[in-house]
Amino acid sequence: MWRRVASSLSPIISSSPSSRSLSRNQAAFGLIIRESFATEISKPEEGAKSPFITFVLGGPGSGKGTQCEKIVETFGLTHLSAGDLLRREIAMHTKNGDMILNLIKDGKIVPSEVTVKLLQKELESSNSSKFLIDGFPRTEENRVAFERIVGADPDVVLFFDCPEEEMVTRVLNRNQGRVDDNITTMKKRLKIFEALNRPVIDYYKNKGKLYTINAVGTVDDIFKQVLPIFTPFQEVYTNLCLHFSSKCLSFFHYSDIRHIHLCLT
Ligand SMILES: Nc1ncnc2c1ncn2[C@@H]1O[C@H](COP(=O)(O)OP(=O)(O)O)[C@@H](O)[C@H]1O
Ligand SMILES: Nc1ccn([C@H]2C[C@H](O)[C@@H](COP(=O)(O)OP(=O)(O)O)O2)c(=O)n1
Repeated sequence: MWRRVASSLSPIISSSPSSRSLSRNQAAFGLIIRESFATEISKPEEGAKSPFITFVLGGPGSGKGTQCEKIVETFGLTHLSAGDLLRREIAMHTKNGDMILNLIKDGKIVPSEVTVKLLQKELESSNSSKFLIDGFPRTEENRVAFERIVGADPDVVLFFDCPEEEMVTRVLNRNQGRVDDNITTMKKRLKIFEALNRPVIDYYKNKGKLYTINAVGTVDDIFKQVLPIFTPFQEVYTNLCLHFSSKCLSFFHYSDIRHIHLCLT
């Protein structure tokens, strides 16, 4: 099971020659490192880190995929779209392909076991440690199955809140040849979304993990609301760089521990 544990970079700091005579700034640097990594996620049984997970919720056409692209560009998270994984099963004619196609055509939700296993495979085969899981969980059943099978909780849950009229307009103009982008299926999808996704939204709201974004406006305006949600996860590293600006040759990337080590020595 994945679970959060406290961890720190103290072994790196103490093995560094310069750490024996820590200046004030360096001491502060150490503190920041410890604070930032106190919430680092790891898989204690194997000593490996467990991932930083963001779930992306919102009705069909609310702009989830569009905003995910921008989040990936800016923050380097790995994008996993539940819908894309299901469509890939259809395209590859796997044993579940036909069943998935029929459910999607009818605006229905694919059994959680199927979707979660696809996500699990991607999570486990990826080298990344930070994921953006788009279009999931769509139901309480999805959510519970993910917890049971993958054994992880999201760190952040984004909800793109969009009026139905706007979602219909966008989906009918999406023009990607999808079997579910037609008015008949769209009406069914909206009903299912309202009935089954709302409890998921409420669940994460009560857990204090939900970030509701007004999904009406230009793509850039909407991204302006998304940006500050992820920035704190990077800020720690910006602080590190400020403290060590004279020693850092370049700006290091979020979670690049090796680079931090280089800066220290
Ligand atoms: N802010 C926006 N305003 C207008 N159209 C948008 C906006 N964001 C996305 N779109 C368009 O709406 C359609 C649905 O967006 P998409 O990102 O695919 O939504 P979702 O992944 O939630 O179904 C796409 O054609 C996309 O280009
Ligand atoms: N968690 C999920 C995600 C998608 N599906 C199915 C049912 C959805 O209507 C389709 C398409 O999902 P997708 O997220 O690509 O759709 P939108 O981007 O919201 O328009 O896939 C599912 O059954 N379970």
